[in-house]
Amino acid sequence: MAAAAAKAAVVLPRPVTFVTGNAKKLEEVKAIIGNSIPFKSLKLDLPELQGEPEDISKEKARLAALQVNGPVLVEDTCLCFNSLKGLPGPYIKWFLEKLGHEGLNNLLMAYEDKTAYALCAFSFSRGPGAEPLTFLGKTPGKIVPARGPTDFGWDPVFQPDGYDQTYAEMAKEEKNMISHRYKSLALVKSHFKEAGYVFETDEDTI
Ligand SMILES: Nc1ncnc2c1ncn2[C@H]1C[C@H](O)[C@@H](COP(=O)(O)OP(=O)(O)OP(=O)(O)O)O1
Ligand SMILES: [Mg+2]
Repeated sequence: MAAAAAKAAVVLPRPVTFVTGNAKKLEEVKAIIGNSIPFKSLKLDLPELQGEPEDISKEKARLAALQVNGPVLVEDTCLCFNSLKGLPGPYIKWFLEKLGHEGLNNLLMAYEDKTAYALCAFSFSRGPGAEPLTFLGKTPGKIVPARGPTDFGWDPVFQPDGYDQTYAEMAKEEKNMISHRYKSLALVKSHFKEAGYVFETDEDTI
């Protein structure tokens, strides 16, 4: 503690709360972060702005910080089709819900280019009023007819570059080593390492 104080480390009142309404996301975040950042989770489906991925993620962090009244981490995921100039992007949740896997493929029927990228935007806010920091992770791939287990969103229709398998077909450990979420979280982890945050209370990590 004395050493940390000497470095004038930023003190956070308690562990970071990861706010999400999506249990599967939480599972992946837990698997990727491990014990590297003290954090807990709160199940809350935050309202989302329309606009650019980074802005949506930042605004989610502002809202979450107000709700939690402390440090928060949030994430917004986009699936962007190159033929459609990046759409559905942040609206993938609603496209998937209404159109299903087949409908997502059909959107690209008129185009030869089936390439896409998964984009993950984590935002961290130190608390209410603090400007959130955003960390982007991007994994390129293509949209294919659904293959593999259908328990996580659009994973069955996204095949990352360099792989014969879709995200859904890949072993979890393998997906978590190349995914958009992994890349974005790697930046979050380095930020925490560099910032050397000190946590005032030591509530349980999850
Ligand atoms: N591999 C994946 N990573 C992240 N999201 C995925 C993945 N596969 C499918 N999805 C889905 C979940 C959502 O329908 C959509 C992403 O929308 P998003 O708003 O980020 O998540 P969400 O609303 O389910 O949780 P949150 O409460 O964190 O916003 O993509
Ligand atoms: Mg959402």
